Amino acid sequence: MNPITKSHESRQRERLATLGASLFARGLTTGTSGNLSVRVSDGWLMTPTNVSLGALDPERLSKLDDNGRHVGGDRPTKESLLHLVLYRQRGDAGGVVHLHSTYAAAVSCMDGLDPAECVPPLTAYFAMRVGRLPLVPYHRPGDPALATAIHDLAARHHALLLANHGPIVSGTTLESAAAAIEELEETAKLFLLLRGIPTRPLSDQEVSQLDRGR
Ligand SMILES: O=C(CO)COP(=O)(O)O
Ligand SMILES: [Zn+2]
Repeated sequence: MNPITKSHESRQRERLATLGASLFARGLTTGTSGNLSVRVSDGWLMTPTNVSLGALDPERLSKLDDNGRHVGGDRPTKESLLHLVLYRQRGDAGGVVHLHSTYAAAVSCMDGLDPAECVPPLTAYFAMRVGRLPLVPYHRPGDPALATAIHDLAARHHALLLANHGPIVSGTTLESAAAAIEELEETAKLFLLLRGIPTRPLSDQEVSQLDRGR
């Protein structure tokens, strides 16, 4: 590997570990739940399976090549296929974050949600960073069928809510994926706080006037 590629990859390793620690410290992930990945020049770095995002060792992150084969580090997250589908369906994706964050996970367990838009656009930042949030039918964690289930949706949405599980979000960078999933978590919290209270989500016209992705 040439030195420029190497130093780029080292930085990505640090960014992934730093983000994991920050998410863990703020209670957005607990135990060994959740996983992160970032694009590098010759593949992807992913969090290993069954590790705390709060204690990632940059040197032990899983490396996958451009074909999605595990070529270095510890065994990758059991959701690696899910991450790969998001990258393949969204050409500009540079990072993916999956969490079991409490409020989004709570919403993912609710009955009677609209599967096309399971959290309404309550605030401008939700509409800007997350957009329309579809609900993906329940599959067990790591089920390869989950990757098939999100295939078509992932072409149209960078944020998805997995039923009885949690959110997964891609972004052009790891940090933009994190900003979007944090906004999703906060809006899931508002959605639950506002249950039973007459609420006015943003209108289609108000949403259309927003600068998406900013
Ligand atoms: O969130 C998880 C499964 O959905 C965590 O699994 P991994 O430890 O394999 O990343
Ligand atoms: Zn999970």
